[in-house]
Formats: sequence, structure tokens, C-alpha cells
Amino acid sequence: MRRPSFFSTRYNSFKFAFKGMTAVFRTEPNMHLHVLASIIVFVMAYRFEVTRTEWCLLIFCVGLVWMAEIFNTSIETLVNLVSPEYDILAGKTKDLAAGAVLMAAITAAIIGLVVFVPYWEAYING
Ligand SMILES: Nc1ncnc2c1ncn2[C@@H]1O[C@H](COP(=O)(O)OP(=O)(O)OP(=O)(O)O)[C@@H](O)[C@H]1O
Repeated sequence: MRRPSFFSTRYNSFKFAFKGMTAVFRTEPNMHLHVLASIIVFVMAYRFEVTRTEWCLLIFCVGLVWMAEIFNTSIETLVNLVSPEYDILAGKTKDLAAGAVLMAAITAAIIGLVVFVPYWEAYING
């Protein structure tokens, strides 16, 4: 039997990764909030014509939070598989994963404030 080519195995890996990413968007209510927040951030960045470096920082923050949420969902799914019944360590594992999302979100919020506060001030002061 012929072994699958390098390109077909890479294509399949990409397809599975994309499947995982879209599953989070479809099933996680928190992800819908992240998407909404990201749209608001990008609309403000466009409206205020932020610098190229600020765009990079904002895109990085959005990616960081989305990535943390995908890892969190992955860990929650695994915990549900291996420990569907109550277990103190299962709970701790989920809390830690959720804590990582919170950490990413706090970091993104602080960077967002550092970027946008001067634009808001300039807008308010005309
Ligand atoms: N098997 C378990 N054993 C002990 N505690 C658990 C278990 N499953 C969940 N918990 C506790 O309940 C909390 C919520 O778990 P749940 O699976 O409902 O996550 P979630 O509400 O879907 O999280 P998120 O909002 O991040 O998607 C966990 O953070 C943990 O403290």
C-alpha cells in the first residue's frame, strides 16, 4: 500500500486543526464574547487610525486570548473525558485552565487601555 504523501498528511493536519478551531467558535459562549470584544477593538483601531506597532500589539492580544480559550476548551474536554465524576484534581485542572484565560484577558485589557486611552483623550478634547 502506498504511503500518503507529505503534502496530504500536512493538509490533513491543517484540516484537523481548523476543525478544532471552528468547534470552539461554535460551542463556547465565552468565545463569542472574545469575538465581540475583538471586533470592537479592531473597529476602534481602524477608526482612530492607530500606528502599525499598535495594530501589531492589538492583533497579538486578540490572538493570545483566543489561543488561551482554545487551550482551555481542550483541557476541559479532556478532563470531562478522564474524570466525568467529581474529583478535586479535575476541578483544580479546570480552574487553572480558566485562570490562564483570565490572565490573558487581563493582559489584553491593560495593553488595550495603554493603546486607546490617549486616543480617547484626544477624541474627547476635540
Ligand atoms: N469533574 C469535576 N470535578 C470537580 N470540579 C469540577 C469538575 N468539573 C467542573 N468542576 C468545577 O466546576 C467549574 C466549572 O466547570 P465547567 O466544566 O462547567 O466549566 P465551564 O463553566 O464550561 O468553564 P468555561 O466557562 O471556562 O467554559 C470548574 O472550574 C471546576 O471548579
